[in-house]
Parts: sequence; structure tokens; C-alpha cells
Amino acid sequence: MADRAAFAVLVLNQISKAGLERLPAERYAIGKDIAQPDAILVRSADMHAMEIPASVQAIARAGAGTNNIPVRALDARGVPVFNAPGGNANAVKELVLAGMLMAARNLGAAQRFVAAIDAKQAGLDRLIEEGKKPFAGFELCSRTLGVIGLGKVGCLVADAAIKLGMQVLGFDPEITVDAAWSLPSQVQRAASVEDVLRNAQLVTLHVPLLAATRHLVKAQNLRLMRPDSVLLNFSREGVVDDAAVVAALDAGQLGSYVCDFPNAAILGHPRVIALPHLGASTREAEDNCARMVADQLRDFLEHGNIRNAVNFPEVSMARGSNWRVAIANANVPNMLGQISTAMAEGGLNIHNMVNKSRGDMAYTLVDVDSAVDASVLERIRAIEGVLAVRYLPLT
Ligand SMILES: NC(=O)c1ccc[n+]([C@@H]2O[C@H](COP(=O)([O-])OP(=O)(O)OC[C@H]3O[C@@H](n4cnc5c(N)ncnc54)[C@H](O)[C@@H]3O)[C@@H](O)[C@H]2O)c1
Ligand SMILES: O=C(O)[C@H](O)COP(=O)(O)O
Repeated sequence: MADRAAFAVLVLNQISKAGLERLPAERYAIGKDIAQPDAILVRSADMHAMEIPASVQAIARAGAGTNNIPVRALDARGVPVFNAPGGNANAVKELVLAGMLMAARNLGAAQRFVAAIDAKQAGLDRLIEEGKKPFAGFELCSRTLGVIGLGKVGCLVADAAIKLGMQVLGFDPEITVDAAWSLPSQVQRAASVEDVLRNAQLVTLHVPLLAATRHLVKAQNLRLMRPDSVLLNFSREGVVDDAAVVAALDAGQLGSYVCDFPNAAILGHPRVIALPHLGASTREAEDNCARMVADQLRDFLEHGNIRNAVNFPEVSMARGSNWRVAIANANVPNMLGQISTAMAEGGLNIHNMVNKSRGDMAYTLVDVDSAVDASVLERIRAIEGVLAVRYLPLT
């Protein structure tokens, strides 16, 4: 910690002021050059090659995707990775709608045609009327949209498409109960990615980039798509095999590709509409995400509570005393027994306690009736399977 009275937060990307303001200056030092931060605030900066200082107790991603963060390595250190589920979903939904309209109505090419016209040219009106012919498109109403991934973004896109008069075919093998409740009843359930690609004229992807979703759309299943169909990727580069997409466009197996992740494979292709990762770039989304993660981070740093961490269970407990210990540990037998023994032998009376697990990770908050000696904390740290121990007395 830079200052014993403050938490130090290293910021790796531009984070909205609306969020930073939630971390009061008298308690939080926030900056781009902090050597020993307690926490890191990040958007899309790639942290995989970064040496994350041992002082770091939490990472907060002001957005949805956490594939830029080495989450598994942080698990081993007992460090939670927070994100902002749904904080930017509306922004992405609106850009997907724009992407569908750009593809359906050839808006990019039409706009480029108009922009290239010399305003001083004679016969301007005729030139424009004659020139519009190649840009005639199709309407979205009554077309079938396939939505792959029905989480925060996918559900909003499905709902908006239904309101535009589209048919919607959805696929998500791990849809949550909340997401299923939020979906309009008109959304039809697809059996597989292939089912969606075969039966939809427009297909939009809203899955995280994971080992299981890398190249979810590839040469083998692109062949199933209709020749005039539109593929939209606002998920992540890597979810689609871009080289296979270019081959499918060139072979007439796909109509157009709308993508938020330009790269050398797709740049310059006449039927690719590429945007510079703009999905979450609205004032509203940036404010929402920054506020969400700042609040979650503060609650964790000051009270040990965990909301919206991708690698920890949800754990929250009202303060029952002035002295709290927060422990991240492997989810194996007899951890609680060993922790409470260490506390009892250190003369501590447990006032209140909560313990939850998620996969291999378990997390415990213990409020005790008196101050905790450093030797007790050291004893807990020495228990095999304990990953991180934090002492959080109320000041
Ligand atoms: N372009 C942008 O700026 C932008 C903005 C926000 C999110 N994203 C990307 O979109 C992703 C989704 O965002 P979200 O907020 O909806 O996340 P989310 O976690 O709410 O939803 C993701 C959904 O994908 C589903 N899923 C996982 N594997 C799947 C598979 N193989 N097939 C079908 N469904 C699968 C999950 O069950 C979940 O319901 C993020 O992980 C991020 O990579 C991009
Ligand atoms: O996963 C996300 O939330 C988006 O890709 C947004 O990324 P950004 O915060 O860098 O705009």
C-alpha cells in the first residue's frame, strides 16, 4: 500500500470519472504509475504478459469480458476478478442493431459513394439517383435472427429483434434461469450452433471467449449458412475463424460479416463491415460499468464482501463487530475447522461467520469479538490450501 491510510488502485485503461468518484480521495490513491497497488482497474488492456504485483488483492474489469485477464493464475493467489455484468449490454445491443441495418441496407458502401461525390459537379441529383441502385437492400422485419449466447447482451438483442418484427432463434446450452425468464416467449430454442447457422438469415454471437468457444464459427459450419446471410461478431476476436469467414465470403457461402474486432485477415474486404471495438463505448455504458466495479471493489477492499467476481462465490455479510478476517482458500475438507481452531487458540471468539464455495474456490468471512493478533493471521496463512488472508478492522 502506498499510504497506510489509503488503498492504492492502479488504473490500466481510461475509466469513467463516474466510477472513480466512488473511491473517495481521502481513502484511495488512484493512478497509472502505482508500483504496489492493492487493486487494479482495467477495461481491455491485455494483462496476460503483465507481472501482477504481489500486493494486488483484487482486479476489477469495467466491462463484461475477462479474457484479457489471467483469471486462473489469480485463482491460485486467491485474488478475485470482478466484472460488470450487464453494465454495457444495452450499448452493445444498440450497436448490433446498427450493424444489422448497415449490412441489410448497405449503409457503409452507400455512405462512401455519397462522400466521394464532388459537390460542385453538374447534374448532382441525377448522379445520386442513378448511383443508388447497387445499394438496394432488404428489410429486417420477418427475417430470422439467430442469437448464439443468451446472456446479458444476447437477451437484449433477441428482445429488440422481436420488437422489430423479426423471428428469433436462440442457442445457449448454459442459459441462466434469470436470462430464460427475461426472454420474450416468441424466441425459438435452437438445438445447436449448426441449427442456428442453417436456419437464420442473420446470426449474431454473444458468447465469452473461452477454450470451448474459440472458433465456434469456422469453415465446417460456415458452409451451412445461406449465401446471402449476415454474420455479426460483437463477442470477441477468436470466437470466429476470420480466415474461414473471408474464404466463405469469397466462395459465396456468406453475404457479409459485421465485426467489432478488425484484424489483418478481414481489413479491406468489400463485404466486411468492421468497427473499432465500439460495442461498449457509450457514455452510459462506461459510467455504468465503472460505477458497478468501483462499488464492488470498495466493498471488497474495505469489508471483504464479494459481488460479481467471475472466479469467486457471492459472499456478503453485514458487519457484526469491528474486527473481520477474510480468507480465500481451496474448496477442500476441514478448512473451516483449521481456521476456527487457529482463531480459538489465538484467544478469539467468533461473532459471525459465512463460508461459500464455487468450483475449487472457497471464501470465508469471520467477524470476531476482539482485535486479531498478527500471529493468528500468520497461522491461518500457513494452513495448507489457504490462498489469501486479509484483516479488515473497522477504522
Ligand atoms: N463488443 C463489445 O464491446 C462487447 C461488449 C460487451 C461484451 N462483449 C463480449 O460479449 C460477451 C458476452 O457478453 P454478456 O454481457 O452477454 O455476457 P454473459 O456472461 O451475460 O453472457 C454470455 C452467455 O454466453 C453463453 N455461452 C457460453 N458458451 C456458449 C456456447 N458455447 N454456446 C452458446 N452460448 C454460450 C453463456 O451461457 C452466457 O449465457 C462477453 O464475454 C464479451 O466477450 C463485447
Ligand atoms: O467485454 C466488454 O465489456 C467489451 O468488450 C468492452 O470492452 P472495453 O471496455 O474495452 O470497451
